[in-house]
Amino acid sequence: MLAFHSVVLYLYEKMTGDSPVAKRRRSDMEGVPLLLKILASSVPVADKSGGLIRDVLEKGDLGVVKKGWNDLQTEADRAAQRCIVASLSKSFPNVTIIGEEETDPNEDIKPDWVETSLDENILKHVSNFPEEWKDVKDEDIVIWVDPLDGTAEYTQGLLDHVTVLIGIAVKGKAVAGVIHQPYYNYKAGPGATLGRTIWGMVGLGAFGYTQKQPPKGKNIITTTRSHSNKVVTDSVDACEPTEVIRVGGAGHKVLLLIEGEVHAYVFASPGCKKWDTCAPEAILTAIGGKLTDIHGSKLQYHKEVQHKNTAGVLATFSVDHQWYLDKIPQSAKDALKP
Ligand SMILES: Nc1ncnc2c1ncn2[C@@H]1O[C@H](COP(=O)(O)O)[C@@H](O)[C@H]1OP(=O)(O)O
Ligand SMILES: [Mg+2]
Ligand SMILES: [Mg+2]
Ligand SMILES: [Mg+2]
Repeated sequence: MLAFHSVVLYLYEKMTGDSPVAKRRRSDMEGVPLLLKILASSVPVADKSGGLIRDVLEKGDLGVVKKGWNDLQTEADRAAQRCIVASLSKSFPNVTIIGEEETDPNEDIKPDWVETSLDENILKHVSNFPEEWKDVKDEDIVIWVDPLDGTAEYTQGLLDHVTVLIGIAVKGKAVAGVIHQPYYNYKAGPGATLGRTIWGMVGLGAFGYTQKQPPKGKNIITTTRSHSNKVVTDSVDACEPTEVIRVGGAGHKVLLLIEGEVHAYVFASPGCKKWDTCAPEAILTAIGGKLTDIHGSKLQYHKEVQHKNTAGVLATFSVDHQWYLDKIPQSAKDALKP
């Protein structure tokens, strides 16, 4: 009898593209703010794309394409982008989604790459959801997707530098985001459970990590390891670091900030794009940190904005952001205009 019932449900779903269960879930969703649904959807989507990134490396054929000078794309970047864009556009067809990689919008996506589930723990925040975002509409939102941040490091086996970034901007401001780290814990050896997901929203806070203050009496600065030049290093040096940590990925460097490993992330270069900074900025802002350009101006994330962060990136948490802005040399500020 149960088997017959399951077959009927299966056939119903096949014929209508829907199911009574899915319908019931959607009616339960009435009254849940759109932004919370997007966030609750982005977490399982980021987790799934992290699995695809691990699969590509395990199979060993990275399919590297050179997009430009010092700028690579792999099959993992492409697969993760397809998964994220197909999944979020299925669940939120009227929201603008801008991803780093150019993939064919008409290509067939494997059905099991389309993830439409919602994270129940995130949905619970309907009870303390910030008033400010309750009436946000499809047209107010842009989702910025970096399917694999830290591609250079991925190809070199520096796997904990890799993150998946899904940033949600509202009326041009970074408001919510997900940073998934697919190889978190990989140094624990074979059999260790890999991956973790950090998410946050301005007005709600950030979750999925342990917040720490950076050590007192030091000034540890993180910056690029694979996209450096003289302006980048001069700007780091001008901030009087006691130690410099050169690692890959904008997402990874913001994780170092929020976990108290570093005091500031200084990158006086136009290399980072909106998809690199949107999710990290939202999470950092949600806990009281700051991410600006090197002039101290806020970054913009509306859909017509130029993709490059032409005036660089400065991010801090629990230190005086202005102190670092004042230290950045005038020559760097002259070279990097908004
Ligand atoms: N010159 C550049 N060309 C292309 N991407 C860059 C450049 N500089 C930075 N990025 C992007 O910003 C991220 C942070 O920079 P870095 O790792 O050098 O600190 C990089 O991982 C890369 O993102 P992605 O790996 O997604 O292409
Ligand atoms: Mg790239
Ligand atoms: Mg990136
Ligand atoms: Mg990328």
